[in-house]
Order: sequence, then C-alpha cells, then structure tokens
Amino acid sequence: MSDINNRVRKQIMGYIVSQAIAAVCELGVPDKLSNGSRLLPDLATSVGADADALGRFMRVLVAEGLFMEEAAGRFALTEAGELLRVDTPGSLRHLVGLMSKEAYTVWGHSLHSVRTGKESFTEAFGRPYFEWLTDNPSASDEFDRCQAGLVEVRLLPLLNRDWAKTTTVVDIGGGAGTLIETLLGSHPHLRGTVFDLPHVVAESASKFCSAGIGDRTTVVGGNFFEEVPQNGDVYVLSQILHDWDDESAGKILGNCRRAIPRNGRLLIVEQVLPEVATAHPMALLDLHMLVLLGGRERTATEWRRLLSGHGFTLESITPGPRSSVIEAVPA
Ligand SMILES: C[S@@+](CC[C@H](N)C(=O)[O-])C[C@H]1O[C@@H](n2cnc3c(N)ncnc32)[C@H](O)[C@@H]1O
Repeated sequence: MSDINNRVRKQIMGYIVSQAIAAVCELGVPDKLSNGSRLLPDLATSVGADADALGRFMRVLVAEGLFMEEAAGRFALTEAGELLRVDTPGSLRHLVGLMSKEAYTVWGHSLHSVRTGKESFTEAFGRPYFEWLTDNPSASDEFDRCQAGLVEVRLLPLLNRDWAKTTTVVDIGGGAGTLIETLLGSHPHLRGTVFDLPHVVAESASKFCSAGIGDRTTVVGGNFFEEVPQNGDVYVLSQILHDWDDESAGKILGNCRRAIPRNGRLLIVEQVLPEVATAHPMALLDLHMLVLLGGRERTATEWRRLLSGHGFTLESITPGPRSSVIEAVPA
C-alpha cells in the first residue's frame, strides 16, 4: 500500500488511537509502569484488565511510540509515554481526560456543528456542556481537576509579570482556584477573588483556608452573563472567552468592563491563532471549542476587534509556552 494510502487510513482511524490512550490511562497502566517494565499478565491483573485484550491495546500504543515491548510480553513506558503518567512533570494526563468520555461522544455529532456553526453537545446530551456539568457532579469535578492540571503551564507568563502595583486580582471563571492559589502563594501582598458558577466554587473557601491564604481570598458564586465582582484592579479571564462565540464573549467582556475601575487591567490567558491558516496545533483546539461549546480560538486581529467592541483597548500580547497573555485596558 502506498504511503499516501496508509497516511489517509491512519487519519480516518485516528480516534482509535486517542481512545485506546484514554482506556489505558483510565486503567492506570502508565502509572503501574512508573517503576519499570512489567509482564503482561501481571500488568493486566494489577489494573483489572483482560490480559489478551490489554496486549492488543498495547500493540497499537507500542506502534505509536508510547510503550515499548522490552522482551516478549514485557512492557515499559517510552519517554513519550511518561507524559501519560499522573505524577510526571509536564504530564498530559489532564488532556486525556478532557478529550475522552463526553468530549469524545460529542464528536459523533460534529456534523451538526459544521452545518450550523453551533455546538453539538446539546445534540448529544440535551443541553449545553456547562449546564449539563451542573447536574453531573463527578464529571464536573473531573473537568475542574483536568483544567487545574493545565493551569500550571498557563500560569508561567502570568507569574513572571510585575505584580508590585497590584492589590487585588479577580479570576473570572476561576474554576478550582488553582490560579489564585499559586499567584497568592508566590506574591504575599496580593489579595484574590475567585468567581465561578456556585457549584464549582462550593468547596473553594475551605481549600484556600487549608492553603493558608483564607484571609486574603474571597470566593463568589455567580453567572458571568449577569455580573462579575467589583473592586479588583486586575481581572483575569483564563480560558474563558474561547468557550464562547463572539456574542456571548462580548457579554462577558461587557460585564467585566462595568466592574473594572478606569485604571484597572484585564489579562486574558488564551491561545492566539496565526493570522494565516497553518497546521497550528491550536487549530485542533479551535475545532474542539466549536463542537463542544460553540466557542472559538482567535487571531490577534480578532482579539483586537472583540475587545474594542466591548470597551477595551488591546495593549500587548505576551506569548507563553502554551497560552499567551493578552493585556487590555478600559478604552
Ligand atoms: C475552560 S474552564 C477555565 C477554568 C480556569 N479559568 C482555567 O484557566 O483553568 C471555564 C470555566 O468557566 C466557568 N463557567 C462557565 N459558565 C459560567 C458562567 N455562566 N458563569 C461563571 N463561570 C462560568 C466554568 O465553570 C469553568 O470553570
């Protein structure tokens, strides 16, 4: 078979690889191999899998370079596979969580998105994703955990900013509060507010107390389409606006504009797509945002336009290892 034929076949069957990764991660296979190689029957018993079936999953993932078969039936992690462990620095395990289960099911309905320009989650589950999460606590906790896993890398460009003149940071859609916890942990003069849906922030206050920052933090449950907390001098929107189309993103920005003081600042931690379409890794995320949520990733031109349409001037874009910090001030 020609290389082209093989390549297209692999593309067509690509989700088998991603879902095989999700299945072995759910079983904890990469973690069971963290201390070295194991024989298949022993590995299968330790994770509660059928040995023959697990061997067939491993065959595919060995071909993908995630595991190696050191000797017949003895499997180990490769350097790439190490990234699937829960506890490894730079772990991608949170991404496996975000791309499987409901996220995978929703892609079976993606034809709806390409036809209408709308999200497909409602087609698959009866209502939009964030509404569905409200009544599915274990999926919601898993989502918050996976997001928190991403915050570490996203935070780097934020942590490196000069915070000397800032008093209070308000994290809008701050999820599990990891960003505020890390920021306040390394900047003892800062105060922080976490704002998110009530069920998401229900446990946050006690978490902040345990982390020793209870006296410097405020937790507010609410809906950013109605209003957001006042009295911050820096507002953070991390991975929020890409969840929404321009109209909804504009409503969130409008509410931030009403809350933010004239000398305040808005820091948007998001991806910036190149102006010209290329095989940019974020193009995949852009498509996922459309299908899951009806959202989108944006180019610098689109960011400038969206911000200026809702009372902000884009001042700068600072690229980070994963996301950029888009800094804006009230116009
Ligand atoms: C993609 S997550 C980003 C979380 C966090 N900022 C981060 O960087 O990891 C989007 C967040 O928006 C929150 N959210 C969704 N709809 C909301 C609403 N109407 N009002 C307030 N928060 C909302 C979700 O609960 C979730 O925590």
